[in-house]
Amino acid sequence: MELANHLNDRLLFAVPKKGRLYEKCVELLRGSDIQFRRSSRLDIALCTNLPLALVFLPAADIPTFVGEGKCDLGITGIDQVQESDVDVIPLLDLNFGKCKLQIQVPENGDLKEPKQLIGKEIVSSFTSLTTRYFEQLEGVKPGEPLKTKIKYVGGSVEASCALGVADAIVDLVESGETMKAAGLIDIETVLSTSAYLISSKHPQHPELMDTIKERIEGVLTAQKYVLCNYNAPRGNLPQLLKLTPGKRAATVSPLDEEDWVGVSSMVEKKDVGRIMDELKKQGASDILVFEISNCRA
Ligand SMILES: Nc1ncnc2c1ncn2[C@@H]1O[C@H](COP(=O)(O)OP(=O)(O)OP(=O)(O)O)[C@@H](O)[C@H]1O
Ligand SMILES: O=P(O)(O)OC[C@H]1O[C@H](OP(=O)(O)OP(=O)(O)O)[C@H](O)[C@@H]1O
Repeated sequence: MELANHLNDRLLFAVPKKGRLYEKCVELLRGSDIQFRRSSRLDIALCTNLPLALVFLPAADIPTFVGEGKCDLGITGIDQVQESDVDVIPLLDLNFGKCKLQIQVPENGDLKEPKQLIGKEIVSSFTSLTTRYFEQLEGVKPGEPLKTKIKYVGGSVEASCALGVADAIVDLVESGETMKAAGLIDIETVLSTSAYLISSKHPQHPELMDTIKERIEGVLTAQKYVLCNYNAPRGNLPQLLKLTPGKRAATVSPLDEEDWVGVSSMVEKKDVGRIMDELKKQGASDILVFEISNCRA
């Protein structure tokens, strides 16, 4: 009861309570300076520095809570959003929780392509997405009866073929280790997914929601870029700035040495090795690269 009173006027932000997305979500919240202490027995944590409360929920339930407007914001896989078929706004691709929802069959069996599964038994935790896929494959209208039988299980889906309850499964694959260990191979990708920041279509706290979105965007940008500083003769700038154009533009400052400049520019982390090699070849020296801990673009 006391906690319920504390929730008044707070933006509710739904995040996965456990599982594959949990650690990354907490890291993202910490990086966004959303401060909270989660008590082990409670699935609600009041934020200590913003009028916000985190609601820890199963990843699969988050689209419903956000879609019904109970929570203004949520983080979950876009697979869960499409499975729930709710009306939410996907605000940001968070670049983690990347995997594929795939049709898998026993590696030593006769089933080689999806069409052979028509009329067979399929087990999945994603029965809506699987149904929509087979409706298309069978050429029937949404909601019309299917020849294919689709059954729900909540976890350990990969065991279904070995246990004789399914001819094929539709399950998530990242490294492929689970699929391989279960003696399965994939024959089709139904969906590629990653974690998203999602919002309600009718948020109760739109201003704070925008602030949170900007903070998270800042953390994502900081993760993607590094800051590259170097010195160079002014005459080499045209070639050098092609390599380091910056996000908006590079900062070029005069050095206390005639005809030399210092350049500061954000570059994508994934390219930094190649860019440093090229900068050196084009006459740059004293090249330094710094991690960005946070930013607001
Ligand atoms: N192997 C994986 N690699 C990357 N992302 C994944 C993986 N498995 C699941 N996900 C993502 O995480 C979401 C939640 O899946 P997860 O298996 O963690 O669910 P859960 O049932 O809530 O947790 P648990 O498995 O602990 O019961 C999925 O909908 C998907 O978006
Ligand atoms: O391709 P991989 O890297 O092996 O990952 C795939 C597995 O990860 C997920 O399950 P998880 O391990 O989260 O547990 P669950 O089966 O209880 O959902 C998913 O359901 C697969 O089983």
